[in-house]
Amino acid sequence: MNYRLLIINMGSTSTKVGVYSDDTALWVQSITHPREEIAGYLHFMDQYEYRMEAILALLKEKGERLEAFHAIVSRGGTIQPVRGGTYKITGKMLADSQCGRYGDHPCNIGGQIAYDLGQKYNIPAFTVDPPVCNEMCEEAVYSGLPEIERIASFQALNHRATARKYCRDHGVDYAETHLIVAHMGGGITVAAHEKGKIIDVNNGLAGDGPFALERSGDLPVGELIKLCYSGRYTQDEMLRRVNGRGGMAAYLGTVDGQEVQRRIDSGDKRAESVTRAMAYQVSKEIGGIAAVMKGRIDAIVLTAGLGYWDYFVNLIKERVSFIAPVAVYPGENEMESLALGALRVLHREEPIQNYDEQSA
Ligand SMILES: Nc1ncnc2c1ncn2[C@@H]1O[C@H](COP(=O)(O)OP(=O)(O)O)[C@@H](O)[C@H]1O
Ligand SMILES: CCCC(=O)OP(=O)(O)O
Repeated sequence: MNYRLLIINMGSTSTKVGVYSDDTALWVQSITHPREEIAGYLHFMDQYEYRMEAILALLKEKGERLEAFHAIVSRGGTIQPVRGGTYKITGKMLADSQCGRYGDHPCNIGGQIAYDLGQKYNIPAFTVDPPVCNEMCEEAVYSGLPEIERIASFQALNHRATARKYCRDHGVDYAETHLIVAHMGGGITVAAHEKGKIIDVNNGLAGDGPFALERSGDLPVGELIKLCYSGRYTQDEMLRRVNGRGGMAAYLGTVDGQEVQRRIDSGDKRAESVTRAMAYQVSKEIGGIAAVMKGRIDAIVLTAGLGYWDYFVNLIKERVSFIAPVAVYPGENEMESLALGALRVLHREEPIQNYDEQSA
C-alpha cells in the first residue's frame, strides 16, 4: 500500500510543508514569514491561526485534499525528555509542549495543527525524534544551582539525521563514532554525539551556548538578573528577548544571513563584527564539546541553513580545524526524516512510541 503523508515543519523563520508518497517527496515548499509579520506575536502559540491559514492556503493552491492523507507528521515539540523514535501526538504531549517548562518554540504550533487536522479528518498525527532527548551524561545535567537542571532542547531530528548521513557517506558506524555536530539556523546547538548517543548539547531555547540568528545564547547572569528587575520588561518579554528577539536579530534587526552578507559586502563594519562574534562563539562551543569527548573526535559536522553561508562557515573552520576534519552538510533533511519516521511505524518496522507512558 502507498502512504500519502502531510509533513509540517515549523521553524522560527519559516513553515515548511511537504507531501510525500511513501518515501518520495511529491512537493516540499517553505513559507517564509517576514519578520514584520511575526515580530508582534509575544507568544509563539499566538501564531496558531496565522500559521494554520498559511498551511491551508498552500494545500489549496496545490490542490491537496486533507481527506487523502494517511498520516500528518510534525516536528516537535518541547516536551519531557524522551528517547528517540516516532510518537503519536497526544493531548498530554501537547499540554506539556505548551506549558513552557521544557522550552518554547514554533514547532509546538505544528504539533497542535497536526493533531487538530488529524482529529478533524480522522488521520493519525505523529512526531519523530522529539527535540528534547534524555541521553545527557550525568555531569552535563548540573547547572550550578540545584533548583535548575540542564536539559537537552535542540534540533534533535536534524542532528541525528545529519550525523547518520555523515557516517553513511564515510562508511563508518554511527554507534562507534565520535562526532561534534553543530546545527546552525534560527537557533544554534552544538552536541557531542558519542557512539550514537547525544551526551551533551547546549539548550537551543534557553539562553545557553552561542548566540544565533534570533537567540541570545549564554548571557552574563548578573547583568541578566538586573535587566529582569529593571522594570523595562515583563517576564514574557524577557523570555521572548532571549528566545526570538535576541542574537543577530537584536544586534542587526534581521535574521537573514544573506542580507547580512550583502551588508558586509557593502562595507557595513557592524554586520561584519556581529557575524565574526557569532562564529567565534560557535567555535568556542565546539572547543568545549571536544573536551566532553576527551579530544577523541572523528569529525566536526556543520549543518542547517547557515551551512550555506561560506563566509560564516570559513570563520568557524579557521578556528576549529585543528580539532578534527570539518564536514559541511548545509540545510537539513528534516522533512524526509519526518516522513521516514512515520513510514517506519506505518509499515510496522518499528513500534509507535507512547509518550503518555514514558513521561511522568
Ligand atoms: N547562502 C546563504 N548565505 C547566507 N545565509 C544563508 C544562505 N542560505 C540560507 N541562509 C540563512 O539560513 C537561515 C535559515 O536557516 P534554517 O536552518 O532554515 O533556520 P530555521 O529552520 O531555524 O528557520 C536564514 O538566515 C538564511 O538567510
Ligand atoms: C525545539 C527545536 C529546536 C530549535 O531551536 O529549532 P530551530 O533552530 O529550527 O528554530
